[in-house]
Amino acid sequence: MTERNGHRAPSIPIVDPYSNADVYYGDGDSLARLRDRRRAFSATLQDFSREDIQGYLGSTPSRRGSHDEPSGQPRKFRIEVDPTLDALLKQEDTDSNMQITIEDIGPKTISVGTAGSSGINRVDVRGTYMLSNLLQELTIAKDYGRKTIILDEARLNENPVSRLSRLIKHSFWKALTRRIDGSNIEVAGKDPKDWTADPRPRIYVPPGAPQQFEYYSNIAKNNPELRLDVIMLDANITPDYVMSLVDKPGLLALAMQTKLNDKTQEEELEGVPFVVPGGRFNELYGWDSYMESLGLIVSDRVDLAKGMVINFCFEIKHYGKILNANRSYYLTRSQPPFLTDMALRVYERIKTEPDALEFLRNAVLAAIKEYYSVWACEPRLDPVTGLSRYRPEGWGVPPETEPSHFLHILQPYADKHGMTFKEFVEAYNTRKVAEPELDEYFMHDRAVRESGHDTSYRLERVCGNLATVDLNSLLYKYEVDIARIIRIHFKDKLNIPVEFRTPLTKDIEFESSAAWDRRARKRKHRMDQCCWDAERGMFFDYDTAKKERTSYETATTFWAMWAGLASPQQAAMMTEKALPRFEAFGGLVSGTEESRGPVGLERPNRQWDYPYGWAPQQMLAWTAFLRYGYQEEAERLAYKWLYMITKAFVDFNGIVVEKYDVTRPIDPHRVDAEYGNQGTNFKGAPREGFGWVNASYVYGLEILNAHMRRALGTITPYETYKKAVSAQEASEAAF
Ligand SMILES: OC[C@H]1O[C@H](O[C@H]2O[C@H](CO)[C@@H](O)[C@H](O)[C@H]2O)[C@H](O)[C@@H](O)[C@@H]1O
Ligand SMILES: [Ca+2]
Repeated sequence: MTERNGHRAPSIPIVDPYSNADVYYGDGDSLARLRDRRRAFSATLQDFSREDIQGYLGSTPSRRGSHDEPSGQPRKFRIEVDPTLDALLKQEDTDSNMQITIEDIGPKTISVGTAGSSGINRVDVRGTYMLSNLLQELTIAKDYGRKTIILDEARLNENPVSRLSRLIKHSFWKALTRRIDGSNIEVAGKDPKDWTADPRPRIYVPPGAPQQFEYYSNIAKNNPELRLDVIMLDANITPDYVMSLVDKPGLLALAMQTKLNDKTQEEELEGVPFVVPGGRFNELYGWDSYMESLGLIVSDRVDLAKGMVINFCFEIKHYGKILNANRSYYLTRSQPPFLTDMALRVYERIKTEPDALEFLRNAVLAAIKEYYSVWACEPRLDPVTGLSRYRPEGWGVPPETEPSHFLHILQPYADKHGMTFKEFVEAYNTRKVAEPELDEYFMHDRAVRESGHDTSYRLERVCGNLATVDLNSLLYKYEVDIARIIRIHFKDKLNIPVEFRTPLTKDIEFESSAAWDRRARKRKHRMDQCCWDAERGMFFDYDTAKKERTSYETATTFWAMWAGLASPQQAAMMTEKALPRFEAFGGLVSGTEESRGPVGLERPNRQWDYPYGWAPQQMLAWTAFLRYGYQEEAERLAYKWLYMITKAFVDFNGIVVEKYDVTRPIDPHRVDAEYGNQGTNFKGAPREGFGWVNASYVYGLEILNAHMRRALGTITPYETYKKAVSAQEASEAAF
């Protein structure tokens, strides 16, 4: 006990103010773990035990006033969780959305008791950022069942860049991690998109994984309260079969590994972990996973990135492709392919581990199989140009979209057949009515969804015919990566086991790099012919039906630089001519305003068009500019994107969302297009952010220099930062 202001104050526990919530607010176990760790690290730090906080568990005498805590020491507050939460929300959340933001018009100050005075002396917590951090901390403490807490002031006014990075690395990734097995099926099985009257966990197991079928059947039998439905998938996955599952949507099983059960000393199965995007997307996605991996790797979570590569290999083996996502209704479509780059990045980090080369071998074999059987054959391959298109098979209305999504398209057909909207969808999906025009519409719509860019006026009603810059850049990258992997890691001769061959490549016993180098050269040549426009300094999609280059300006043009397909001259022209057309306040827009055209009631905004910006476009562009030596451009774009995210995080209660309106400086998270914005509807504290935006934040920080990071921490707009740096450089030059 110490004397302070006449009160006998109990000694205050010392905990790193920035420790993870489970340590900071956690149970006795985590406190004990912390104590052990602290002992291991420092003999001089004061020990911390549960008893230390017993003295704080009584009720707070409330007295307004004295602001006389000893200076020079970091301040700590003693706070009763429930009453303070109530008072805070009542006073400061004036628009009642359970968040404290710059749009609330409360007094923006609340007094809390100091820990040193046992809560008797009170000081003010002021301003939106600190008050919203207080709300977040109290919300999390309540989640941990805490009634009273000792809270470091440092946790409330933490540098926002450090706070957001810390949350992403230590909380958000955890909250987004899933594994499909008995321990997790209740969480992983949930599908916020489930449209049926009786949503329940359901798992489809491929016939090639009978062990898993037995495993899940036992779980279902032993845990009837789960209502887990276990179904063996047909060996022959056709569009009609997939449509027949429409009333029984379910998860598709993923890879499992064995682990030793400590108690029974027996081996048992556990799911290989993966990260979900967040919001309504609670499954393993194709290209989201790649983007997330970039962030996971810099967050020292290579294990999760590795897990996702292993799960992709499982998907290719059992479902024939990397799926849009592992739900039954996504069985016929894929997403933009990134497997080779992802595997190489993971390999780079694990190469000293004993199974690293085997990991790379499996990944490259799977990528080769995917290349031949998904992307380089019809219907996706255009035999005339040799370029590829997003063009998945499928049938009917995509059931995972929001009910109103196709209303304007389908209602005229329902009227024509004298049916209600619902009756018509049912009749069309079961082929009781035939509408060839609609078939064509949905073929393109499925292609749009396979492209990941759902939806955009660039792709609507035409996507299945487009040899897009994005897809062909990615396939070029596959070709050069595969060549390089075979040459460098497998002595230029990679044996292809029978299970990795396809009907078209059944006689290929081994692969060598030359054929892949040749393919890459050919693709570059064809893209130069079909997609490159030297006058406009950009690559454009090519319409294989009309046999002409399109004119929609898309940020995917920079993927040609990301993949290394653009020549240095093309890269210079793109930097000079194309970049200014896409660069906005918060980074790159997905497409230009001119290409999108006018929008209004009859022609609503599409989420992958101007003025929206998405994490994948930013991340790929940074790497693209760095690859060709345009460091200043890469840094500037990264800074602008991170500035926008940080500012929204500070002003809007820690918000991190799926996409941003990059032309909107004040509230860029406001996106009304299509299904709105994922990540906005949290209560009190954000728990998971959004997968690829989390990744872009920590990945982007790696690109910025220390000076930029500091400027970001003080929410300095790019122009102000740039002016300051230029002034400093000028004065140094003059000196
Ligand atoms: O349910 C509507 C659509 O939702 C997904 O698309 C969007 O979210 C995905 C996950 O973050 C992302 O990969 C995609 O780029 C987004 O446009 C889904 O992928 C679509 O197939 C689905 O129709
Ligand atoms: Ca509010």
